[in-house]
Amino acid sequence: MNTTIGVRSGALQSTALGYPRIGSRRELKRALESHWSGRSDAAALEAAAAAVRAEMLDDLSVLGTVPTGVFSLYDHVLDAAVAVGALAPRHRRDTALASYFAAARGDAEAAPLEMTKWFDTNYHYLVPEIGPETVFAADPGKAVAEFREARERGLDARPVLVGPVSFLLLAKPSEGAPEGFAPFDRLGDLVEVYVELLTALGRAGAGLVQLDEPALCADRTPEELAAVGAAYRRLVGVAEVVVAGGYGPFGEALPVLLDAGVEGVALDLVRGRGDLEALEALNVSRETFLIAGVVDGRNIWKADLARAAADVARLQMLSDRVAVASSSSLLHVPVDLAPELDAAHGLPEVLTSRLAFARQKLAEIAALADPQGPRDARPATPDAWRDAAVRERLAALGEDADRRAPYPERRGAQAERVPLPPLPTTTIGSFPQTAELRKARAAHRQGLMIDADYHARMRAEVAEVVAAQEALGIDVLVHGEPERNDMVQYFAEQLTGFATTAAGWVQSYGSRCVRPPVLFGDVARTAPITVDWTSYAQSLTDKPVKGMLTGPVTILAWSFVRDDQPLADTADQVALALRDEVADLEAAGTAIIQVDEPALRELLPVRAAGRAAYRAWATRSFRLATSGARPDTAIHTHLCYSEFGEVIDAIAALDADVTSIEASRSKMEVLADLDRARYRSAVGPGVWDIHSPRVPATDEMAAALRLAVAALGPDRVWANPDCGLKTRRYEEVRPSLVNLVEAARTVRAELA
Ligand code: MET
Ligand SMILES: [Zn+2]
Repeated sequence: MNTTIGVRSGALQSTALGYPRIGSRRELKRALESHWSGRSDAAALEAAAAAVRAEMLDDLSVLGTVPTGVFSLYDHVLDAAVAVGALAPRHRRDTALASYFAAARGDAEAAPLEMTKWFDTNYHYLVPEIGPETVFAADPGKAVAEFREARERGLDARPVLVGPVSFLLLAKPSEGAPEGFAPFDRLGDLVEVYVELLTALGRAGAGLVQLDEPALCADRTPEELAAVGAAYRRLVGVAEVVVAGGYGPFGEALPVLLDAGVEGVALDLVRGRGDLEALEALNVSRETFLIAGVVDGRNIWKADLARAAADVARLQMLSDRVAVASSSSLLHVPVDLAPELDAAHGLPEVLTSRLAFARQKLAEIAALADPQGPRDARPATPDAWRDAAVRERLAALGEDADRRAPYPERRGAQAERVPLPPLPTTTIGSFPQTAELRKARAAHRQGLMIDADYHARMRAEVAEVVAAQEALGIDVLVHGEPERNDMVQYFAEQLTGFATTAAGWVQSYGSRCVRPPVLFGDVARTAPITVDWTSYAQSLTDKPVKGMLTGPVTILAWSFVRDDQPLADTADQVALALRDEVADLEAAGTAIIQVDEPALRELLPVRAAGRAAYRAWATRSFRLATSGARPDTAIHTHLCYSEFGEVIDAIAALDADVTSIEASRSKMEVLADLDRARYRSAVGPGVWDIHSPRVPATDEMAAALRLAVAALGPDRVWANPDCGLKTRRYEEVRPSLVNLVEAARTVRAELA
């Protein structure tokens, strides 16, 4: 039984692993936010969701087989938790919908599930909580209903579920779970629930079912792989299962899956091309269903159809059942390029002619599956996008261009230039972005406010923020970043080689979407970017004002980056632009410059094999950006979003003078880790969790500072929040900063 409905054996098939689900005009975002604010009921939300699903199916219908179940009201991992009945008891409410949103967003009674980054992407998923006591129960409702929606339109449909292995590996132990318990221990139980889910889908008429196992694109232990084999041997007895990875090669998991007897595998042939050779070396049956992920689901460049077709042909040498597809779900790219083509506001044709968003990628897949379809190789990068000066400058840099004077020397010089008390207080950069500020920025963007008025408005804001910090008694001030819409986009708008889209929205989590800039060519700075703002703030106070830049790794992580050269080369170009900005800030008298790298962890390769190379280029680019600074200029950096374990060495290698880092949730444990990584400079452990509206008490922050002093000694600790304040309101920020300054003074007094 190896043929699916409507598919001739041997003919090339076409499909995608998943699709954007927020709506081409972010309709779902609006519907969700209106529902959450109580302006619309559940029926209105469901109607909007149905319209988004209909649009998804319209788009997907150009494919031979459409994936179903890939819509989500908030997050696909939460959907999987619902499908296996694993909602935490604290999130159970009167209706399924209320329970779902309680888990996603929290409410008066319960905190939401934790949210964390999905592999090496900027998508955030909700972390299921699984304990020995969790009772699993199959709830195939959503999967079956969405499958039926597609079938009712006469489409060949393949239901998609997060697979049991990844579900458990992405989960964390529930609150009361005993020491040593891992959610993965429950695989045997969970597989029985998947048997029920697959059975229900089979009864509804499903043939092939896609189980997403992205966790198999990460390194797995032999024990884990043995458990994977056992789980899949059980599942293939109930349904035709095709396992999808999507985030790199399956590697050693590939033979395990095939030996277990899965019907097929979906290979990421963009980031995981190694699987192609691996497969050729294995003796696969010609009946094995091979999904060739040759169209990049993670980036927005047009596919090289010649190269993609060649890879597909290699798979056709191995099997009679091959489908052309995206390398991962298309969730990570915007829906449609059309809004960018508008001549008045859009991107230049030379750029758009090289881009493909989700809809355009579906057309590429369909074209590749058509034997008569186009097979164009990708055109070379236009010469106009190359900047000879930047390339020459980089080529001329010596091996030690990224070195500064030794830290002890810098430390002395900096203390002399800017004397500070022990436990100096500071903030991370942004101050609250009030409604008036946003309005002014929007009016300016739309041409309704002239430059001069806009600048005056922003300067007034800077003056207020400086005055507020002086009144609070903060030691190192910031200008507050009122002029920045977003910490990456702001720089992208002023550097060559970048373009910003009109409507290239991508879901980051739930209803939140981001619009990543496009880094298409060589990067250079044409004029100072931040100097005027920082200098103006400094002119208003005798206290030192920190300059505020976004680092090269973060700029890359939150953009769509050219894929015609290694990321390392692109990072170095961004670094040089920042290096010039550092020099100009310094020339204008700035003594402290912060270069934020909150995304340092995010780009870390999923598999250990690629990590050393990543750490090397990531830290080199940061150091290139900062090493031009004089020894008496203090370079600060800032990291947030926890889980620094894997990048602790890289943090030390940044060689910053001060690192502010999220630490409150990990109870300051990160400080001991830093010490072990031989980090010797100063740390500003975030003592106020700004992701919560709670005002932290003085005592609580003082206790955190005492822990930090105990771990690092009194001379190496700064007092600061754990991130920027732009999402908070002044009502919370003022009292919290009062307490922060008070906490620092209290602990300072104890040191004397
Ligand atoms: C996500 S990190 C944010 C750092 C930035 N300087 C800010 O305060 O907003
Ligand atoms: Zn931050």
